[in-house]
This record gives sequence, C-alpha cells and structure tokens, in this order.
Amino acid sequence: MTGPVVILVGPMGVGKTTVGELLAERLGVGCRDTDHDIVEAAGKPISEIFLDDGEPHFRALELEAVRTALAEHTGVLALGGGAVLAPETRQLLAGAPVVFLDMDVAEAVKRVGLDAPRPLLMMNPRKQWRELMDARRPLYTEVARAVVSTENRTPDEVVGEILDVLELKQK
Ligand SMILES: Nc1ncnc2c1ncn2[C@@H]1O[C@H](COP(=O)(O)OP(=O)(O)O)[C@@H](O)[C@H]1O
Ligand SMILES: O=C(O)C1=C[C@@H](OP(=O)(O)O)[C@@H](O)[C@H](O)C1
Ligand SMILES: [Mg+2]
Repeated sequence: MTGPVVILVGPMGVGKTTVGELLAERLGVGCRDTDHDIVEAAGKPISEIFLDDGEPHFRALELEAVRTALAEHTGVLALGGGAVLAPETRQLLAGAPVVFLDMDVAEAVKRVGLDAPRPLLMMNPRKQWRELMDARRPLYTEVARAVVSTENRTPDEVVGEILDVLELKQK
C-alpha cells in the first residue's frame, strides 16, 4: 500500500482544492478531493448534507471518505478543512506526507468571501472564524510533515513551495 504522494490539509478557503489540482498536474498524477467524493456519494451538495442531516452525519461520511481515499489513491489528496477534527483521521494520517496550507483569519475571510458558500461560514461570523482557527491549528500542526504559508503567494507559487519542502520531482 503506497498511499497518496501528498495530502493537503488546512482551513476552508486556504486553497487545498485549487493547489491540489495544480500540484497533481505538475507531478503528472491524479487529484482527489474528499469533499467531491462525499458530494458524489450523497448526491447533494455539502451545504444540503449539513442542513438535512447535520454536521455529525457529514463528519461520519468524511471519515469514511478519507479512509477510502487513503487506501485507494496514490496521487494528490485534498481533504476538507474539518477532516482533522476526527481522532481516527489524525491516526490514519500519521507518518503520511501531509502538508498544512496556512493563512491568517483576515486572509481567510477575504478569500472565502469571494467563493461559493460553505455551511460553517454561513453560520459563523468573524469571531467564530477566529475560534475555529485557534481550535484547529494544533490539529493541522499535529498531522503535518510540513507547513506552507499561502499568503502573498499565487497557487502556482504554493505548488513550487510544496515541491521544494517535500523534495518531490516534477514530471
Ligand atoms: N494562493 C492563493 N491566493 C489567493 N487566492 C487563492 C489562493 N489559493 C486559492 N485561492 C482562492 O481561494 C478560494 C478557495 O480555494 P479552494 O481551493 O476552494 O480552498 P479550499 O479547498 O482549501 O477550501 C478560491 O476562490 C481560490 O481561487
Ligand atoms: O472546515 C470545515 O469544517 C469544512 C470545510 C469544507 O471543505 P474546504 O476546506 O475544502 O472548504 C467542507 O468539508 C465543509 O464545508 C466543512
Ligand atoms: Mg476544498
């Protein structure tokens, strides 16, 4: 069992999906995103899963999606921002090439404000965003082999930094 070549974790809007796709292209491998797998299996968007079934149900689906992707996928894997909340997921990630994509709260608000609605942010004003980051930062750090800042960097520059820190060769 080889597992993914890179696994991206970090807060909502940090660029896991965007950077994951670019990175996979540069490495000549496939990109998988657990949020996409969950949406496909559930047949509805994440916002509807949260509304219809609640966050605990989403987290259960997410744990299974991460477990399956880690077992099946050998390319780049992007996780959802809250995947590391599950202790089982953090255990599954132990020893894997995990990169924590980082940014501060102001940058998070700026970026996600430009993007499609994410359920947790619809419910969470700015103060809760800060609490969310404070609570999760230790979890991202715990699972990460490397931390890469995404501030004042284009997605392409972030990809370059990931290749450097993990000493990966481009195709
Ligand atoms: N390095 C970056 N600088 C500025 N904006 C970015 C960067 N990376 C991603 N974005 C933008 O931020 C938003 C969220 O990106 P996304 O890849 O969906 O993040 P995630 O999967 O981590 O939630 C998108 O609008 C994307 O274009
Ligand atoms: O941080 C979170 O708890 C979440 C992040 C989202 O993924 P992205 O980090 O890719 O936006 C998605 O899984 C869901 O909306 C919950
Ligand atoms: Mg994403």
